[in-house]
Amino acid sequence: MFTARNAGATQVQPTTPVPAHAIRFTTPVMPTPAVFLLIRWVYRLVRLVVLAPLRFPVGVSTLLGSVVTLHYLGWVGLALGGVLAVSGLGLWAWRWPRVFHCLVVLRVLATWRWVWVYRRHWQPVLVIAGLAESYQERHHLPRIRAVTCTDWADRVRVRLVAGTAPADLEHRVSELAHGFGAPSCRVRVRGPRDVVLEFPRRDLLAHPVGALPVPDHPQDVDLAALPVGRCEDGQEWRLRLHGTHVLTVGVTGSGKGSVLWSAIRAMTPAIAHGTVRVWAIDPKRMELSYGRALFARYADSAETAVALLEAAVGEMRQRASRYAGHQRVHTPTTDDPFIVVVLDEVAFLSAYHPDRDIRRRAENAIATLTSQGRSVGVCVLAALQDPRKEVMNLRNLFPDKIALRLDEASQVDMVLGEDARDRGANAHLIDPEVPGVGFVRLEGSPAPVRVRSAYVTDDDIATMVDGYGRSPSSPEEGG
Ligand SMILES: Nc1ncnc2c1ncn2[C@@H]1O[C@H](COP(=O)(O)OP(=O)(O)OP(=O)(O)O)[C@@H](O)[C@H]1O
Repeated sequence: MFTARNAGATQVQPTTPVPAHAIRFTTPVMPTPAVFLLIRWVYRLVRLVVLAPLRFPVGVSTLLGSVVTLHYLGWVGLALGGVLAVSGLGLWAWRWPRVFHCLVVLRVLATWRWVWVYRRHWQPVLVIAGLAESYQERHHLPRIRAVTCTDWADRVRVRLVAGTAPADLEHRVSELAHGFGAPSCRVRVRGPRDVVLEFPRRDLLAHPVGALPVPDHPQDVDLAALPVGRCEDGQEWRLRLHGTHVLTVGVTGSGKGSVLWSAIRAMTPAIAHGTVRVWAIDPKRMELSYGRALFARYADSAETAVALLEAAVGEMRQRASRYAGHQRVHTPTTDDPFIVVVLDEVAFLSAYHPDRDIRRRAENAIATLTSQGRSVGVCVLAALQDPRKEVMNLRNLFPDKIALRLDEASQVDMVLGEDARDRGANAHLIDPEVPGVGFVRLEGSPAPVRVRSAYVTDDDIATMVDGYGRSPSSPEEGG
């Protein structure tokens, strides 16, 4: 025993505690016979060949056509065919550019992006992002079903691993966006285990959007869908005012004024016609005073602002008692116009004003208007810098909210609702160089959408006042 080479190496003191091990069962690892691997490869090859004409009809028919031409007409015939095909495509692109763009350019781009970006990086990005699921010592990844391209984004349709949820992807949108070199990523759910990841290729909101055209006639003003800017996909951003209340939140310089002015601009013919009346409250005396002639009422001090709000409550109550039992929906007319109370920096009245009585009266009036004004044609369109509860405890009375650039990540969910940040609404990361950019939830979609409000300049406001404002001699309502 003492002559053994490793004597003592395994000696254990009798008093050393022996660690308790639970019995662990592991799946035995057995090498797969080569014949099975071969059968699998052959099966994959056959499947690729059989499905290729369905998956890549254009590519396969071009290849077949080239082979047949080469066989019967030789190299000269093939070159001639190539020249003819390219000329045909050129003619198509010149004559019908939009159709060519959709049917050829975007499809070729989608194939390229599928192979070069998503297929190539799919596994490493998803594994590192923590989206690979392990089961019986094997990795399972969501599978790419298709890649399509629009003018501004790639859409990757994905089949989820059974037992996972779209929320797993929603919590990793940052990792996915950086992983695939996109500025952002959004998750849209199509059905069970069927989701689409949207990766913008370029930012359509990088440049300011000029003031949008004023509608020609009052009848063209759709109070349920006022054009106020552009969405990230290039579509018009339309804002509902009739039947709701809207709160725009953003730090100073984030562009709240452009949201207010774009909404007012979209209503100007109806304002001139008298079917819409704007009652403006402008504590800073800088934002709205320039367009004063467009407003039926205007207030710029705390006392007059509270009086204006209480007058709106009075009008609302009077309408409610007139409508009771006769009418359930408000239709704007010159006798019963749609009243929009535009309230810049609402916290000035509800939180910052030193007079407690003013704060209490303002809060009561705003709460009454936002909770009861909807159905009688009174809307509050307010702007706010700080969404925290201690500053604005009425924010939940506004059904529609717009989050422009915010100070802190936690404020995103305060404004847009609980899961907004997880769904990619990174309002706290908006570049200060792009004022007017923000996130909204559009009707019918839980996913927040990135938007940019149109920028209404002082000259635009002056033109609106000249064309649609009250003449200087006509007094303000109640003034
Ligand atoms: N939609 C927009 N597009 C481009 N530039 C904009 C837009 N909105 C605002 N700006 C620019 O940003 C500046 C600040 O905008 P604005 O005064 O509307 O911000 P705000 O959020 O109302 O700030 P504050 O709370 O201090 O009044 C404007 O002077 C203008 O130059």
